[in-house]
Amino acid sequence: MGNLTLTDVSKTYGGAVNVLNDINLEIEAGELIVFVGPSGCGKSTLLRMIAGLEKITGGTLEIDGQRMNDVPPAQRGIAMVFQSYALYPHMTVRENMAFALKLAKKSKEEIDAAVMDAAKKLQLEDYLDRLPKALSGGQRQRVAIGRSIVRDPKIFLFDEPLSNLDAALRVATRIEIARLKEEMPDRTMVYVTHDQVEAMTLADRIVVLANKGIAQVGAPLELYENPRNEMVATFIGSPAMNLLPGKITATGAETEVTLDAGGIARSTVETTEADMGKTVNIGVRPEHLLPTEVGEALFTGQVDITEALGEVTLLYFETVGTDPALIAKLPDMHKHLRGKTVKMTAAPEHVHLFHEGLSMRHR
Ligand SMILES: Nc1ncnc2c1ncn2[C@@H]1O[C@H](COP(=O)(O)OP(=O)(O)OP(=O)(O)O)[C@@H](O)[C@H]1O
Repeated sequence: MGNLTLTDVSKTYGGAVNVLNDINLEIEAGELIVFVGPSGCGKSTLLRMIAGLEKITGGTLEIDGQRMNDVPPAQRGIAMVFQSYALYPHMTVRENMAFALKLAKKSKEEIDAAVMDAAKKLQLEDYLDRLPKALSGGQRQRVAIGRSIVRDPKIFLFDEPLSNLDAALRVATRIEIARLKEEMPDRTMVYVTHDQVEAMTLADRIVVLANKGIAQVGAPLELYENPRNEMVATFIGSPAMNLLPGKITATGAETEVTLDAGGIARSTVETTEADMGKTVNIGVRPEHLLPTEVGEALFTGQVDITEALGEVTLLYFETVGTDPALIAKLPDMHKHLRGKTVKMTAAPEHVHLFHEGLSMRHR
């Protein structure tokens, strides 16, 4: 087990600073849920309330149907892994991992078995007698995770566990976490991150937090393909989805939008006559913008900057006058377009429509 139910959960710090309201969320045992959202939106606060490190000021938190609001952290069946791994420097890896079990007065056999099992899961068997200072950052974070595994919690909470690691270690440790999840399929994991790739690759479902509440919950690709509003559309995906203002000038199975900058967009989002003339933003992901020589264009712009990333090149169209600049992500052969004026288009199935911030969905 390890079901988490949040009902109308809210948080106000010091009776004055309201940071979260009406959080309703059902997390099933065995799910890996990732919280994302702009800085300061309350991701850590929500995680810390689940852990019991922060008081819940409104609503209820249940674990497996039991109200947890006033249950101390140690009795919630939860383990938390932090960004700073905080290992005991004078203890070996084995001692660090065994510490909580020793405090709990478990038998030596039980402790040894739990430590060996965690070390195997995290590929730390060869490092058990080393001190933390003789480990890489990634290995230290694995020891910190190991320390939580030995306690056999129902629920793991991760607060940006990889953010102190360099790029290569981040990838390696992310893959470790994905593997760990496979090995412990019945354990619930709740994970806070700023990293798009971590969110997209690890999550069963992503929870996007914004404006003190939940902006959208869904499987990573569901959020990517059908964002409910402009906030989610521009938050999920990197670089962010491009937005261009315009007005609906033809409705039906294919909607036509005449853009303020003069271009024409066609979208397979279906509209009705009642939508005629509505002010909308069209949204197109950078990877769906394509250069074209003939036909209608969404916009024509000069490529101010190109960033060649190896497999792809990013083109920045700063002269189109939008803020932020429009960005296209094209295969690498397009780096020669720097300084050129290019007509850009997108297939209708990749053109999203947002009316007053909310998405008009592909049907
Ligand atoms: N102890 C506190 N007292 C008052 N306000 C607080 C306290 N802790 C956090 N806050 C405020 O609550 C809001 C949410 O903070 P929180 O750390 O949960 O956000 P976050 O989404 O995790 O941010 P980040 O992505 O930057 O880590 C912020 O505006 C923060 O300033």
